[in-house]
Formats: sequence, structure tokens, C-alpha cells
Amino acid sequence: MSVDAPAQTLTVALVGNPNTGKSTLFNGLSGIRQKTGNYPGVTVEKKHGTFNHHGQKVNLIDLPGTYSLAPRSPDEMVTVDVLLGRQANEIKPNAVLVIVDASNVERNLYIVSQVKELGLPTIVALNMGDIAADRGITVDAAKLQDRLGLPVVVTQANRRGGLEQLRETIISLLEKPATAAESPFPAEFREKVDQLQTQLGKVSPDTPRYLAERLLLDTTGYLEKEMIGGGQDLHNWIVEARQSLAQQGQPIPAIEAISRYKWVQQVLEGVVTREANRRVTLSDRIDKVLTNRIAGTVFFVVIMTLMFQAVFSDLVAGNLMGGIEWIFEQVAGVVDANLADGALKSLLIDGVIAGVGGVLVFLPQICILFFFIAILEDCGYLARAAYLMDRLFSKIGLSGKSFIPLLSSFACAIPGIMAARVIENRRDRLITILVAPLMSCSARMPVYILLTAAFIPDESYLFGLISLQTLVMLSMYILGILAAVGVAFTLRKTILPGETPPFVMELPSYKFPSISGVLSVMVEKAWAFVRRAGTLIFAMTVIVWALSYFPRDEKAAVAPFADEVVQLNADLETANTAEANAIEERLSEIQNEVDGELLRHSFLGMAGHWIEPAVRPLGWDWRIGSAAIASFPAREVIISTMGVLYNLGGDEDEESQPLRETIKSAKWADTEENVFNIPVALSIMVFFALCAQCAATLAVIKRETNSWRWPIFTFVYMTVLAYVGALVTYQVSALFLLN
Ligand SMILES: Nc1nc2c(ncn2[C@@H]2O[C@H](COP(=O)(O)OP(=O)(O)OP(=O)(O)O)[C@@H](O)[C@H]2O)c(=O)[nH]1
Ligand SMILES: [Mg+2]
Repeated sequence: MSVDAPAQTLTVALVGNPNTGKSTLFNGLSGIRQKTGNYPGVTVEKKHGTFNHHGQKVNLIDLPGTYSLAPRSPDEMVTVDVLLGRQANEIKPNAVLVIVDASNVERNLYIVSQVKELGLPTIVALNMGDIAADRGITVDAAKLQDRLGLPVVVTQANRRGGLEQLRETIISLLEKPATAAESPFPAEFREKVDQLQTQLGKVSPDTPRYLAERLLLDTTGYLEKEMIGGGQDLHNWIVEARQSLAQQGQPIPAIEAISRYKWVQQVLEGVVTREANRRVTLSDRIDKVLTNRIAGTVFFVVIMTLMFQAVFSDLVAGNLMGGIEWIFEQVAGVVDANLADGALKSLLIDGVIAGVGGVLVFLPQICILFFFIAILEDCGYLARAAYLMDRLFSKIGLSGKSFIPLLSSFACAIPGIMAARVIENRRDRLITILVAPLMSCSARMPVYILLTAAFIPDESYLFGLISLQTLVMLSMYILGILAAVGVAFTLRKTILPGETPPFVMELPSYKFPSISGVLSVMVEKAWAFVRRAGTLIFAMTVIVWALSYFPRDEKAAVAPFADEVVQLNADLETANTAEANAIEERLSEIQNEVDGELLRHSFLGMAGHWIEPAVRPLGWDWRIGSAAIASFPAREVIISTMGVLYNLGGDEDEESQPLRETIKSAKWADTEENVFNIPVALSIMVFFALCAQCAATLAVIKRETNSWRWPIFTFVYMTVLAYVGALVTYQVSALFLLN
């Protein structure tokens, strides 16, 4: 009896130009939620998925978009490496799905011609036919299939159209062997490629023809260095071959473009029809306004203001936040009533609830922020904003290409820094990475909101349209942007000089954001926030609590009051109501003194007093200073730490109130004055707007730049900037607002 051979597995790579719907299609096929967005450069890392069809398992790899398989930037390199099976721990795909944007077939077929030469079974998904139709463009899919000699499936990824047929076609690849591709190159070039492949065979036997071509075409020597390592003989051979080709006519780099576009023209002959008069679409009309220098800028500012107003609104965010606070108060009440005084109770109430709870109350704001960001990403507006910003950016030595990475950094610097992979120029990319953490990320928002809500008066102007609190928040975001501009400019003029390349970015068509897409982005981000609060912030909170609870010498702390307490308790026996109240009050005062004393003698308290001179000029007491240091792993930790510290040393009866109330009443130990006022609040906000308190960001900078030098540089420059910024803010605002 024979044993069935294991079913052959298909591994299909999704390739194509940026923003053609690859990830949307990947999600539709695999049921995964890979990030999509209506602008080029959303996917910067490969992602795996699978689907099952009639019992056949198919692996999918979603790849970053690329215009060509001639790699120039790290994200394009990923695609080429995966296709050639050169990635460590990565299965070499045995089929390719090329996604083609029907509204721009000419340009999209360029990469199809390159993919064909890889010699892998290939399918073309003709996507975005709806957008093509809007523009009066029709593509004859059947004819295209004939001409290409590849299966062409019509899809509309965002509506899940054509997925079933696509699955069928993918499965059918199992039976069909790949057809050898006819080369678009002229005969003399093909001859050289053949010869080179023979030469290469000695170095690496399974070198695809494609790689031989690339080696001849790549005059920068990038591939030769990175991929082959064939020694001096091979190098000499390549140089000679190039020279002999160049003598026959075209300069080497042009050979490819000319040959491929000739091929594309032939393929498309009679396949694409256009309406005689190019239709002015709604997108075009909207763009007239939104990319206008003045109207567009006004619109941008209005959108941003609206977004922050919404984040800050009492109606939605405020009420939801109140609800969450109420829940934590109830939980604290239950714990308080049911546990005996001691370390465990303190850990739960002063540590976990005050700390983690203090961070979690910002969940509604996080949801609203990401709701807006998801809409902006999906409708296509971001690409317009990048276009607008290009003019501004070119003045400081960055191109519009830096805009999307920087904009993503408003949500979180980590994906922002990764998005910088789409920038080809090494120095541009580095500058973008170094200033990305200055964009106010969502981890700063809780800090801003807490301090704004507690200390900035709730006033509004322009008939209630703009509130002072929103303005203060907005100015923190603007501060980050201005700092980034200054730093980028300085880096350009000093350690990273260079020319800014001109910026070319396609403007995607506007589309109505998909509700389910927007909601799922929101849920995903909300969940990430909750998870972070439950893990990293929780762990930091427990550590901070332990450091500020131990060592605990209650006897020593109580000693100065011991006699008085005995006396007061004795008096209480015989006191009338009024006297009893006074005694109770005095007892609770003593309790606060003792708590304060215990905190001051805790590990953190002792360390805090040691650093107090350094933070005093910023208007901070040692508790704020300790909280700022403890928040090195993540900015939100300042909130949980302040929650712990001000709760541990705070008034007993105020324990279950929201943090913003607790800090309002916090007092300096020596003068009994309030610790917090507007200048202190502003100086903390400015510090957190500019500081590098995020270990994960620094780790990503290390990974992306492959060196410790840049994360260290980032940390140092941002910390200096933050300190100086906070110092100036406090001193100047104290001059105007205090006394
Ligand atoms: N109108 C229309 N929109 C589509 C279609 N397919 C995808 N989209 C939208 O096009 C945008 C881009 O989709 P993505 O899947 O992120 O594109 P991508 O090719 O992965 O882009 P990169 O990762 O940047 O290369 C998203 O807003 C999708 O919702 C389609 O057939 N018609
Ligand atoms: Mg993608």
C-alpha cells in the first residue's frame, strides 16, 4: 500500500505597487487584520496568513508595496529578499499574486514584467476597478489575461469582491507548472545575461536568471556587494559586460525602463479604453481645495482642532471617563471595607487602583483619538496633508516622504519609525527617525489631559467654539512639531548634511471610510492600551509602590506622636460630639504626618530627596521628579507613579478620589503650600512633550539604525531639550502667573 504524499503546500507572496489593496486582499483571504490605509507605504514589514480552500492549505505573505523589484530602500529590499527566498527563516514562496490597480495599469504592469521573470506561477488580481470606472477607464480583463499569459482575476478588495474566484485560481496553480517568461530585453542584453548566469553558477548554483539581470543593470554595485560576493573575477566580468552593452546604445539603467515599458505598451494595446474627455471626478474637485496652499492649510488646522476638541469633550470623553473613575472608586471602596490595614491593602489601593486605574481612565480619549486617525487614514486625506507639508518640509531639509512616518508618530513613535523605511535616502531616513519621537504620541495624551483638566481654567472663546484647555493641549502638539523642525534643521546643517530629493507621491482617490475598518482599528488600539496598562504599567506600578512603601519603620514614624495619640484616644472616651470631631480631625492629621514621614523614609523617598535639587528649578517636588524618572520605560508611568506617591502620602479620606483631585491638594512638606499650580503643570507637560521616556522607542531606533549610537543620541538630546524646555516654561510662567 502506498502512502499518500503530503499535500503540496502553496506559499503565495502578494506583491504590487503601493496602495493597490494588497493588505486589504490579504485580510479578505486570510481573515487576519493587517493594517491597511489609503496612502502608499502602509505596510513596511511582511506578514503571514493562511486560508483553507477545499481542504488545501495556502500560506500567504503580505509584502510592502514597491514600484519595482530593483531595491533602493529597506522596505523594497524585503520584497525582493522574500521572492528570491533569501530571507532567513522564511519559506521561499512558490507562487506570486500581483495586485494591479485598474486605474493605473500602465505603471502597475512594470512590476508584473519583473515578476514574470522570476519564473514562479503567477496570478494577477485586477483591483480597484470601481475607481477606474469613476475615472472613465475600462480594462478588458479577458484580453489582458490572454496577452499576459497569466490568469487575471477581477477583484474589489474593500468590498470582498472576487475573493472566491481568486481562491479557486490560487488553488488551481497547484496543477499548472509555471510558463517560462519571455524576456522584454533586447537580444544582446539577453545574451550577456545568459553568459553571466553561467559565471554565477560557479558561485551560487541556483541563481535565478532574474538576479543575473539585476547584476548587470545595477550600476551602483549594491546587489553585487549585498547578494553575491563573487570575488574580483566576477566583478571584472560584470564591469566589462556593462561596458560592451553601453557601447551598443542605451545607457545601462535606461535599458530596463525602455524595454519594460515597450513590453507594457504591447500588452495593453487595445486592453485599456478611456473616455475621450477625462472626467473631473469628485476627488479632483475636493483636491482643488484641499491641496491649495491657503485653503488646504486652513482645513488641516480645522481638522486637527476638531480632533482635539472631540478628545477633550465633556459630552463623550468626560462622561465616559467619569464612569470609569466611578467604577474604580467602588472597587477601592470594597477593598477598603474588606481588607485589614497593611501591605496588601496598600498595594491594592495605593498601588494598583491608584496607579493602573489612574491610567485606564484615559481609555475613552484613546478610543476617540484613534477613531479620528483611522478615518483620516482610510479616506485618503493623509496623502493630501503630506503633499501640503512637503513645501514646509523641504525648507527644513526633509521631504514629504517624512510626513507619513511623522504623522504616524502622533499615534505612536514605533510604527512611525518603522514607516521611515520607505525613505530611500539614508540621511533623510535617519533624521526622520531621530525627530519622530518628538511628535506627541498617544502615551503623552493622558499626561496632558490629567494636568490640563486639573489646572487649566475651563474657559472658552469665540462663542464657545474653542476652549482654553484645547488650546493648551494643541500647543503641546505644536511644541513637539516645532522642536522637530528645529532639530531636523540643525541635524541637516551639522552632522547629517545633504540635498533633499524631490518628492513624488501619488494622491490616492478619496473614498468613504469603512465603518467596520475604523471601528476595528479603534478596538485594536484600545485593547493595546489596556494590555499595556495591565502589563508594563502594572509591573512598574508595583515596583514603584514597593520602593515607596518599604522599608517601613512605623514605630519610628509614630514615635514623636505616641504620647499625644494615647492622650487623644483617652479623651475620646469622655468627649461630647463636638469634641470628638475635633479629636478625630487631629488624629487624621497625625496619620497624614506619619504617612508622609514613612514615604519620605522609603527607598524612593530617599532617592527622591537626593534628586530634588535638580528638579526644584522646574517647580517640581521630589515626587514629580521620581515619577519622571520612574517613567523611563513608558510615559504613562508618570501618572501611575504620581497616583501611588500622592495617594500614599495623601489624606486618608481622599484616597478614593480621582487623581486630578488628589494632586490639586498635594502640599509641600516644608511650607504647606500646594505643590501644583499652573506653571508646574505646564512645566511637566512641556517636559513630557519633549522627553524620550519610552524604552520601546529607543529599542526600535536601535533596531532600525542597527547601532546603539542613535538611540543614545536621541535619549540625550531629548532629555536635555525636555529639561531646558520645562525650566524655561516654569520660570517664565511663574514670573507672570505667580505672586
Ligand atoms: N475603491 C476601492 N478601494 C480599495 C479597493 N481595494 C482596496 N481599497 C482601499 O485602498 C486602500 C489601500 O489598501 P491597502 O490594502 O492598505 O493597500 P496596500 O497595497 O497594502 O498598500 P501598501 O501597504 O502601502 O503598499 C485602503 O483604503 C483600502 O480600503 C478597491 O477595490 N476599491
Ligand atoms: Mg499593505
